[in-house]
Amino acid sequence: MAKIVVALGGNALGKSPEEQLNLVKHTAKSLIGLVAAGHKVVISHGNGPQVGAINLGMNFAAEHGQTAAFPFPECGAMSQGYIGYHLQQSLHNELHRQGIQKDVAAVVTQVEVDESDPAFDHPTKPVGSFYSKADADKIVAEKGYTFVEDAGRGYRQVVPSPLPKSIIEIKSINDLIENDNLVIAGGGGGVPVVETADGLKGVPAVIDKDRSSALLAANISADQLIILTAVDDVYVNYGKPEQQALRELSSADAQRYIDEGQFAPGSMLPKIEACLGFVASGNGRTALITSLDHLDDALAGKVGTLIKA
Ligand SMILES: Nc1ncnc2c1ncn2[C@@H]1O[C@H](COP(=O)(O)OP(=O)(O)O)[C@@H](O)[C@H]1O
Ligand SMILES: NC(=O)OP(=O)(O)O
Repeated sequence: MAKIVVALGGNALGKSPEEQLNLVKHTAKSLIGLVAAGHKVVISHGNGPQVGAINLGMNFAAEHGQTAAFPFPECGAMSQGYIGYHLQQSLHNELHRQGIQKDVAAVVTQVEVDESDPAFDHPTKPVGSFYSKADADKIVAEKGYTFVEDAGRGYRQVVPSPLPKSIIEIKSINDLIENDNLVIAGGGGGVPVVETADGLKGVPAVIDKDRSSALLAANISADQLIILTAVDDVYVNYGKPEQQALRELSSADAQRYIDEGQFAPGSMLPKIEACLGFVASGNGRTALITSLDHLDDALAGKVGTLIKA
């Protein structure tokens, strides 16, 4: 029996509630397959597209006098509730279908970051939809947001992405896991908070969920970190005719590829860095990167990139 943290990518969760629910329902089958095989599974997820959409909607309503302004950390918390709800429901239904008695709990999670993290001055985390260059330029002129090109998929708004320092609700998360619950935690990388004289306070940023998931996995002494995204494998020369899937990746080779710039910042690079941090944090720990719909094949060793120390 292994303890496994499975992180679901925000971009891999589709573009609408309907699409997301269908994708989550499908993935729930593989996740409950892991539970049925006797593994302890903890689930985390991204929120880039979702928190961007929520923020856009809330800003629009506020600009039109329909609601009060909703700050960015509150939008992050809403994204945890929205995605956590789909996961909770799909996992509950799949457990029921497979005749497994287990409760599912999604924990709204705060993650502490450093107020003086240099990331606050250099936004890098893509959120929201993908835009053409012309549309992105128009929004930049109107709103002053920062946009970047995201891994050949179009232009996206970027927000600061400070490093996660500690998970505030880690004790509750651990208690729930030890009491045999199926736990969803660290959604969207966690709502970023800083410690102030008055206690914790939310800050406008999006923590990379791969980095938070690696921290969560290390904190709960997990054996494996599985990152589910939109690609079956990690590639060298990604997107070029000569691209090649990496089926097994040592830390040394991964570092060499990082130095060559093989992994795009803001997408594949943080995943690789999070995996390297996790496999280095304890003996025998491994990480696996594959797509949301190929988890079973990846566990059978047919696809996916397995990362070892
Ligand atoms: N070397 C690479 N190998 C595979 N995918 C890559 C690589 N470099 C960049 N990517 C891109 O990274 C994406 C995964 O990152 P992202 O979309 O941010 O993930 P998430 O699913 O967590 O939201 C892939 O779908 C792909 O478009
Ligand atoms: N918070 C976060 O890392 O989200 P994505 O998985 O959507 O990038």
